[in-house]
Amino acid sequence: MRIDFTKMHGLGNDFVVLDGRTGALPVVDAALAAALADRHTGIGYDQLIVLAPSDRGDFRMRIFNNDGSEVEACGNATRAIGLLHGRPASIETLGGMVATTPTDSGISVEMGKPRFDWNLIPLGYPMDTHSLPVAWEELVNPIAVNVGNPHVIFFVEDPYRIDMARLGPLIENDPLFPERINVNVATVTSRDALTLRVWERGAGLTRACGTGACATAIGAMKRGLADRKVTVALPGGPLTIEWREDDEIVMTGPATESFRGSFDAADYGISD
Ligand SMILES: N[C@@H](CCC[C@H](N)C(=O)O)C(=O)O
Repeated sequence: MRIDFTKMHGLGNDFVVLDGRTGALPVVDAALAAALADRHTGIGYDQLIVLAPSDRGDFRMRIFNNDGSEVEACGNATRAIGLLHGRPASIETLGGMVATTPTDSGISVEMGKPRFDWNLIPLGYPMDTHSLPVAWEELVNPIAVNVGNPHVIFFVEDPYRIDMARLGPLIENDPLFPERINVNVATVTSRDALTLRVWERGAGLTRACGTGACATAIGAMKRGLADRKVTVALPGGPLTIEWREDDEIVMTGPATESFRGSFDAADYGISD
């Protein structure tokens, strides 16, 4: 059996999409997600996206990191799926309902509302999430927010001077974060512009992280450092993030289809 896929990316954060909205797909589990993710022996991606029918929205989107873990949200992939769908869509995810709309400036996504309670991030124990009393070397007093998935944000002088390859995994796997965490380091360059690098939970350093951009923008706004609409510059390019008065986070930016292909299910241990 051959399985069709679409390779896509949002600002260089890349995905393979398996579209089960109308036809049946094989069971996708952590082992298959990790095997397909291998850039040498599989297809390669930061995240695997599996689309399925939904009772609550137009369809359901499952998200797997390249280490095989299934997670709640992915901003860049949501824009990519918005592009694939070609018209407005309401999408069920583990992190809640999200809504995509094609616009002149890219795909716009209503990502949901931010959560700041320590148990909703989640943290391992009660703590002030506005300024966690913790430090990993020069990374100190982060703000934590859940935007469908968990993020911790450090405001620093220059994100490009932080050794993310070393500090990222230390923080991601710290026992303070029972479900691990996405690690953001950012600079506020003006009230409407931020610079950001992200060590993603389960995927490592990526060129862009949409939920990271949302979480960091919200963190800067919550601390009074930024206005309610900002541009977030990631290594792969910029995203626009707005925190509307009704508490909804709206992310707008590009998405691209790279190519389509298929793989032989038997090569990954899937029998007909
Ligand atoms: N690349 C994504 C986030 C993907 C999930 C994340 N690594 C997690 O484990 O929560 C984005 O664009 O938001």
